[in-house]
Amino acid sequence: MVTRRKGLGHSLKDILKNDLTAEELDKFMNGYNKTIYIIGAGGHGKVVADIAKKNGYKKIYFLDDSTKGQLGTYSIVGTTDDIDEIHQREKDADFFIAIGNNEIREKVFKKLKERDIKLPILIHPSAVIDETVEIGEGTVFVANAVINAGTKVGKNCIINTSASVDHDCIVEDCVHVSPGVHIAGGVHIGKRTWVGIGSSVINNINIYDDVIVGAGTTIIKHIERPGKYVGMPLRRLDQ
Ligand SMILES: CC(=O)SCCNC(=O)CCNC(=O)[C@H](O)C(C)(C)COP(=O)(O)OP(=O)(O)OC[C@H]1O[C@@H](n2cnc3c(N)ncnc32)[C@H](O)[C@@H]1OP(=O)(O)O
Repeated sequence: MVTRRKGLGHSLKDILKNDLTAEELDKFMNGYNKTIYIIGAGGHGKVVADIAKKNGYKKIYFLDDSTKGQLGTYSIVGTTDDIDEIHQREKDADFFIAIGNNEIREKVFKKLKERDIKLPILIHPSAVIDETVEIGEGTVFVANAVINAGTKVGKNCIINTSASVDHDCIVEDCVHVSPGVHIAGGVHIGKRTWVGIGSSVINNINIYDDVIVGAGTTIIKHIERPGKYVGMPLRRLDQ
């Protein structure tokens, strides 16, 4: 875990006012010349590219194992088999995984970590993240995400559009909190869990690893086993 850092959405005015710490200034300046290879040229990839751009990345390329050519204005320049060559060639380039599926995202994350590649944290400038929040590498906060005091968000997570994670929560690695989800205080979300769009979780709930919470579900009890859960009262689909 690293302590929360600001996104690179600072302005020249901030620099001239001397409003940035040395560390922030360094990140800002580095970001301005940096290249990022985004793995996963799908819809989420487009969203991540926009955030990377807003975080100051100048050169943005995609890698994808099944799609070639272009993603909008961005070039898809290779596959995950090219990671080693790119890493050797461009030591300063960053990699970021923009794959919605938690298991596949975790697999690619492990591949990068086996090569000792450190991933950045991407934060949309409109996200509101308390300064006490701890964030793991490779995690993205999409527009209007709100994360409150004392929360820890693990590595390789997606905190999607307008999702809120309130105070003192623990979000483990490789979790996806979908758009419009609201998670109350003191909630624990296990590894690789996917909280579906528009769901709510009341305070002090534990949700196990590898859980899928269906769209629009309200969770009022602990979920103690992996599986797909929907409805009110909550039922498990895959048993
Ligand atoms: C930026 C982005 O796009 S991020 C992506 C956001 N997307 C999401 O959050 C999608 C979340 N996915 C869902 O909610 C899915 O419906 C899942 C994963 C829960 C279930 O998908 P499947 O396994 O394909 O289930 P399937 O569609 O076959 O439905 C099985 C049963 O569950 C019911 N069901 C499925 N989802 C839900 C739900 N969210 N709430 C209530 N009931 C549901 C179905 O009506 C069906 O009921 P029946 O057996 O009585 O007819």
